[in-house]
Formats: sequence, C-alpha cells, structure tokens
Amino acid sequence: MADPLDTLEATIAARRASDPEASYVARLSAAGTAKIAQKVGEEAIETVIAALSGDRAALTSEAADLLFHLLVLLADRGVTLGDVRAELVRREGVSGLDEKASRSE
Ligand SMILES: N=c1c2ncn([C@@H]3O[C@H](COP(=O)(O)OP(=O)(O)OP(=O)(O)O)[C@@H](O)[C@H]3O)c2ncn1[C@@H]1O[C@H](COP(=O)(O)O)[C@@H](O)[C@H]1O
Repeated sequence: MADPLDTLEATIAARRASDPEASYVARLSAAGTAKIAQKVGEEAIETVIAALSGDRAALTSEAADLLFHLLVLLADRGVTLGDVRAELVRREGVSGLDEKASRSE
C-alpha cells in the first residue's frame, strides 16, 4: 500500500492548478503563500490545544489537518517530502552537538 503522505502529496500537486470552485487545495494555493502559512500556524495551534486537552481523537484529527496544510505549504514553496525525508535521514547520523556545529559553519 502506498504511503498516504505520498498519495496526498501527489493529489495536492495535481489539484494546485485546478478549479478553485471545486478544490480547496486550488483555492488555498491561489490565496498565496502568506495565507497558506497562516493556515499552518492555525492548525499547529489547534494541534497543541488538542494535545493538552488529553483528547486523543481530537489530537489525531488536528495532526492530520496540520500535516495536510504543511504539505500544501511545502508544495507552494517547491519543497518535496523527499527533500524533508532526506533531511531527516541526514540528521540520523548527526548528534545534537555536531548538528549545531555544522549549522554555524
Ligand atoms: N486532507 C485534506 C484536508 N484536510 C482538511 N481540509 C480542508 O481544510 C479546510 C480547513 O478548515 P478550516 O475550518 O480551518 O478553514 P475554513 O474556515 O474552511 O477556511 P479558511 O477561510 O480559514 O481558509 C476545510 O475546508 C477542510 O475541508 C482538507 N482538504 C483536502 N484534503 C485532501 O486534499 C484532497 C484534495 O482536496 P480538494 O483540493 O478539495 O479536491 C482531498 O481529497 C483530501 O485528500
């Protein structure tokens, strides 16, 4: 089975330039980077609130909203899940101290 995040990334790529009347992704993308980033911020706050509430189902739902909007933002800025995965893999071999040192170089 395909990874749902990969499937969602492909769906978002396909919908970005489609009819805004029929697609939320197209509507949000047409609104621009600042609006998409604002939505990511809102969903992040809602995720934090759900986490602190102790409601597991609410946290799961808000996390899905957050990941969806983050994928729309990444697509808007031309960053792929592959780019993010590669960064995570790179960090697997870097200790906290080493990473700080490499960032300051
Ligand atoms: N995963 C999602 C998804 N999660 C949340 N949402 C939408 O995100 C919106 C956020 O809700 P809010 O209440 O925060 O926002 P709002 O008040 O409606 O909108 P704003 O005015 O704040 O922007 C809602 O309209 C949800 O329907 C999503 N919309 C789409 N997808 C996926 O994207 C695919 C493509 O969707 P379309 O572009 O609509 O075809 C779908 O098949 C889904 O897989």
